[in-house]
Amino acid sequence: MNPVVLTIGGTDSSGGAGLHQDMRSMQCFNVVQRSVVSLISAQTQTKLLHCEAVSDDMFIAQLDAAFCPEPPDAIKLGALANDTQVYQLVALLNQHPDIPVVWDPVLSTSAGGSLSQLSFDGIATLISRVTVLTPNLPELEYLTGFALRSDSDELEAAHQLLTLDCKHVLVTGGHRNQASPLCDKLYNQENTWQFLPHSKAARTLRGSGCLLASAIASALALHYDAEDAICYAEAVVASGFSVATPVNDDICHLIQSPPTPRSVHFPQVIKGLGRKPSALKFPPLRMTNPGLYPVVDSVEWLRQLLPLGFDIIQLRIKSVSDGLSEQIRDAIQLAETFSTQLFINDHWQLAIEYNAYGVHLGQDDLETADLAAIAKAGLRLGISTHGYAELCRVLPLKPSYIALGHIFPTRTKAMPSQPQGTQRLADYQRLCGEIPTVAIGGIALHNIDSVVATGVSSVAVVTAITESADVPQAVEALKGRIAHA
Ligand SMILES: Cc1ncc(COP(=O)(O)OP(=O)(O)O)c(N)n1
Ligand SMILES: Cc1nc(C(=O)O)sc1CCOP(=O)(O)O
Ligand SMILES: [Mg+2]
Repeated sequence: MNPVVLTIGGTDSSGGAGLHQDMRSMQCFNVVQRSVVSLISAQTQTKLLHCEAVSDDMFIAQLDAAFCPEPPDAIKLGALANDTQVYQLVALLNQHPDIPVVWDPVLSTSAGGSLSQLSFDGIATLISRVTVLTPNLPELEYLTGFALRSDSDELEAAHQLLTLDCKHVLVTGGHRNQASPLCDKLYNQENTWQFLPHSKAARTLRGSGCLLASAIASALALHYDAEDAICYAEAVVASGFSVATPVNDDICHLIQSPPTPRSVHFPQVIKGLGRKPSALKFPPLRMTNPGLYPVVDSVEWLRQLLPLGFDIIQLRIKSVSDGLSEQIRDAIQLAETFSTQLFINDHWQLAIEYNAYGVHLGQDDLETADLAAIAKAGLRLGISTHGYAELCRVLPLKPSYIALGHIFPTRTKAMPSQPQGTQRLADYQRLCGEIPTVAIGGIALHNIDSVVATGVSSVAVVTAITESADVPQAVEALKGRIAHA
């Protein structure tokens, strides 16, 4: 069944913002749309003429109806007229703590004029139940009372909102000044992410805040994690704007379902507050469709597996022992004798020292490893990803391959992210374009066909080989499934 997304906000008689815009965005995600009208506004594209809140009884009656027969899977909030609406809504939401809520804190309209009469207690009460808050810079200033003069002011203001218990603050960049690039910044307790959209229009035109917030709610309803939901939502909105009908310089109507977003629509993603990665060059794989990719934790395993014939293999030693350096040296020599592309997991300095074929790094390693040194030494680089945000973060690096995980539940490693499944794997695979891809996580004989069908270049496995009763037979069976795809 398609997920249900509820939007709560005001009508805009010009059609350029509010519930109309929300619905246009939600229709791009194939979700069931429900709506609750909080206020009715008479607006032209440039002027707010009149605005009235719906009655308290009407508001609560709509809310009750919108939670019937089952509660929505995600909620997008726009303009709420007054504190009574906030308290009624939060009382209901507190009975459904798992529903993600996105609030685009529209307090005034871009057509000019105030829509909301919320007290600071009302605002704080609502924020405490919000999953993703999407203020632009003026809204962030209003909500926090900060005068935002620098990036560090913005960081401090966003963290002040996080202390009110919302999970993520996405400061949208449509109002950044000329000196600062158009960029949406996501703040949560763990990290900061920057999303650099490809389309300026998608951030600056009237109603674009409504579109983005509704798209994020729709992606959350589809169970994407917050940073992936934002990345995907930005791509869908950018794709929408690429086929939208311009009305004038400020207004552009999404009047049709946009095509599936392509790589050009996805934002560039930077983790942390750093700058864009500088251009590095990693050599390509010698064998670009390497098929079955065993990931093993000892030279003994390499000795057992290499004679069975592999184009690619990985040494993944997680417990550092005395002989680490020798094991890596021996593994590299051994793999060379079989002309197998050996990747060393984690230990990039030793990989450089012994001139390994390649290095495999995780997302956290990207903050500490010297990528320039790896590139300069001529080593190939493989990088792990677990969703849209991480993928868009590493695509500009053009690594030698991109790993896409974890596809199915795995016992081998405790994963902080959720299994991606093969539908998303197919989407990520398309996004990687010419860069070879490796699927990993929970893949075995019973599910490998659905993985191979996505067109990935390689399938990495640990336990499907290491825990099999008959290793050569397991290898042959897995290879057979890849060869016959
Ligand atoms: C092919 C492949 N894909 C993903 C991983 C995971 O790497 P990483 O995120 O660095 O985690 P650890 O393996 O170090 O636990 C991998 N090793 N290989
Ligand atoms: C080491 C590893 N990395 C993953 C990722 O998604 O990054 S999943 C994984 C474990 C793969 O083991 P198995 O084939 O036994 O499920
Ligand atoms: Mg690693």
